[in-house]
Amino acid sequence: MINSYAFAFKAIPLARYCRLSDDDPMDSMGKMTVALLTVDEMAAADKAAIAAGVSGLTLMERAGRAVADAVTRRVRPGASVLVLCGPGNNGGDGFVAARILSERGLRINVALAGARSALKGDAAQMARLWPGAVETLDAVEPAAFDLIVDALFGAGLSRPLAGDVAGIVAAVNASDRPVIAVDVPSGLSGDTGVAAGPVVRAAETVTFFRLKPGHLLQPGRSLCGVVTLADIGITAEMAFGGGHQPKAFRNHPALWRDRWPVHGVDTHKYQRGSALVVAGGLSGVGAPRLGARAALRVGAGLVTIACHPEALAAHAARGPDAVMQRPISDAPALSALLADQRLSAVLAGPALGLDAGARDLVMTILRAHIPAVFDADALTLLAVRPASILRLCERRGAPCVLTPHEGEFARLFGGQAAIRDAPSKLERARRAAAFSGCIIVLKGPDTVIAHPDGTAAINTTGSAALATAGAGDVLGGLIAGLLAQGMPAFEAACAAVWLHGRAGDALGPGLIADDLPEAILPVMRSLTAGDASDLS
Ligand SMILES: NC(=O)C1=CN([C@@H]2O[C@H](COP(=O)(O)OP(=O)(O)OC[C@H]3O[C@@H](n4cnc5c(N)ncnc54)[C@H](O)[C@@H]3O)[C@@H](O)[C@H]2O)[C@H](O)CC1
Ligand SMILES: [K+]
Repeated sequence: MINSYAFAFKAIPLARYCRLSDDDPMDSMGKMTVALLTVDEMAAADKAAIAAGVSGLTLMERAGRAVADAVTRRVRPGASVLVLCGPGNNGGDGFVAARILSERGLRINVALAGARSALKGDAAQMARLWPGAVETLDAVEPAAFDLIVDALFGAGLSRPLAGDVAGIVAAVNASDRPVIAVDVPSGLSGDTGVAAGPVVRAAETVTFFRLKPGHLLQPGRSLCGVVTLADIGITAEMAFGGGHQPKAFRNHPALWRDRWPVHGVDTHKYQRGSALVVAGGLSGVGAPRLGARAALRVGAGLVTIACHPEALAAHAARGPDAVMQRPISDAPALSALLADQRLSAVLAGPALGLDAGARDLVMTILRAHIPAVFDADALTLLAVRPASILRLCERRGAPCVLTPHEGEFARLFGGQAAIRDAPSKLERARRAAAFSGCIIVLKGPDTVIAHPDGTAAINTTGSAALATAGAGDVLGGLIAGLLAQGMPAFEAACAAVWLHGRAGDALGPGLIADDLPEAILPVMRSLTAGDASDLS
């Protein structure tokens, strides 16, 4: 049963919510707009803002106000709201929200984890501004309220929730009342998107300045509900002006649109790139054709399917005519084909087969100095000798993109404990990229694209509708088609994953992979029209 993770991130043009100041190093849709900051990077941004003259109290007041605005959008006047405050600054945000909501006429109860006297710094100051009573966690019943604000723990979470906080979290989740979480749902790691113990299930999460990886990685993405990003006065200049460059991003055209292939008016088809899809025999004709069509649709000038002679007629009969087919009976025949200097990318995998002949074809491609995408059967064959992927791209002298789902990833990298046991999907993909030297596209409802240098993007387009036969073949073809046109491998993989998800979103539930290649076209037009405002 596929878990249907509907990613409820509000499609808000980030520029509106980030409102980067005019002197930001990037334009309002620039790469820094979609940077993801770890808990530590966010704390550093916090410090940089304070050093730039924005006081911690001001940050907390703005954070609390953003939370109050989110609550006000959700409840009717006079509603009752329970604000659960923790012992730190997450709780401080909660006290600010409580005060503002009370001034707006809502009926507010505040319950605090720990003693009020134990509060320190800005949180203590904001608690003093709260005029009402402060109850203990065991004195409140979440089900008695219209809405709950979870301001227990945020970036300071350091261990699984236990004791009375675990008890109140269980009562909150059992109450089925809407929860607005401050920064992150309590119990969730902002870095990994994983909860080591009890965790709040929120309808909405209000976070500040930039998203964290945990807002986009599952199950964090589902636990957060709709993620609202509030501008609390930290600017990109403050956070990044000192030279710190984030390494994680939300996958977005701002990351790769400036590397999108551009072809001059006098371009001929070979200049638009020539991609080869290496397929198997009659057992699988549809899969390589899906990949080939996708490569054509994304702009490759020429796409050829190299298949076993027994499948030639079947391919020729299936069309479209723009896809050529060539028979290859063995590895030497493929070698000869790969020697054609006009070839600019190869896709190996869809319905390639798993026999010795297929293995020889994959080894032949490994030895060729041509950008390559290894998918499906090709990954299974590579996993037979995992050592063959160590520094694979360095040895080939050409970029490789591996597109494993979790099962294929486990077979490829399961023997590497540092990769297998990494703390998050983001780190597993990064470490696999560093190990293999390849671009890793670790697929799933929260696909991660990772570069060997640690740069990574988490994708937010698409849905469970894409968990359908052939969708992976289309993605492989999109990547190969962009590689063939000369797009750098990391950007090509990010763009393909984003397009693939967007096309799936456009087709909606019940989509079939056959419709995906054509569904790419309107999405591409919105990109190349340069109208970024509706892209988010
Ligand atoms: N970074 C920013 O721009 C802003 C952040 N704000 C808010 O501040 C919190 C982070 O606050 P912090 O005090 O560092 O930590 P928490 O409030 O999340 O945690 C409090 C405290 O709790 C202890 N603790 C940790 N784990 C547990 C546990 N499982 N059980 C019990 N106690 C635990 C630990 O000692 C923590 O220090 C951030 O999330 C924002 O909401 C600013 O208000 C706005 C700007
Ligand atoms: K929280």
